Amino acid sequence: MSTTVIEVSDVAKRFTLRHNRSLKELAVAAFRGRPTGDTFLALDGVSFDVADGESVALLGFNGSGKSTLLKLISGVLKPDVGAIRTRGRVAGLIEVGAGFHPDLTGRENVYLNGAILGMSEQQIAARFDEIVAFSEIERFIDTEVKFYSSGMFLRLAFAVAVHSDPEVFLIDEILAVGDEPFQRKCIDRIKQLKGEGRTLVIVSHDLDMVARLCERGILLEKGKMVADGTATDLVSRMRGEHE
Ligand SMILES: Nc1ncnc2c1ncn2[C@@H]1O[C@H](COP(=O)(O)OP(=O)(O)OP(=O)(O)O)[C@@H](O)[C@H]1O
Repeated sequence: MSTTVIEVSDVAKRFTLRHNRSLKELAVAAFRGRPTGDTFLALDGVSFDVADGESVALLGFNGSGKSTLLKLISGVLKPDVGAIRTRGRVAGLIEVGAGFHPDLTGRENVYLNGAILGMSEQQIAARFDEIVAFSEIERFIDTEVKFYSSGMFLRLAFAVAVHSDPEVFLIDEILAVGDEPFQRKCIDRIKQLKGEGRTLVIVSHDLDMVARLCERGILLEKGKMVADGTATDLVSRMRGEHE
């Protein structure tokens, strides 16, 4: 029997779009009884379960709500309506540099980020050399990360995340900033995690890549879930709609 590791129940997320930039403009708008901003429903009534060991692609065109959904699953954002439950250690690679402190060195950030991902200091120390070797940024490990390029950030963030032994691995678009050899290395590592039975949730516009990596797809359209099926079927459907 499979265990549910992610449970998304009737989730909605609303954002406020502000049109008035300054405090003075906001005060004037409020005084005149004009709206200070309108709200926008980025996700609406989304429900699905993910079982242990499944690999799921969140699919949809720009602005359909994929990244918002991934952030809700990771716990970075909270839903306005509904609930999200996860089981086991969740490691997310959601925004390049998130969870990194700019004034700390790469080395210090490995410890900081590892702790955020739930590793003990001893576990991080034991895996430190492996993490740095995977990132291939040995020379810069004692440089403050504010001097890192976005690719270097990604390398270190991915290396820490995969070495944190996650049960659930969330990956957003960001692989795109890595160069091709590193992307290939990350994809091999993701396949290895999948082979070990870890649960994956991936957002990417590289449809061929996600169709290869994921068995299941969830298709979002303007914040609503419109299909739940095999990733290959949903990718064909998306391509069909835009031919
Ligand atoms: N913090 C925020 N404040 C206001 N609006 C937001 C915020 N985050 C996301 N949105 C809006 O929510 C909608 C969904 O965004 P989201 O990033 O989840 O889409 P996406 O499917 O990942 O898009 P893309 O393919 O372009 O990355 C967009 O219209 C976006 O402008």
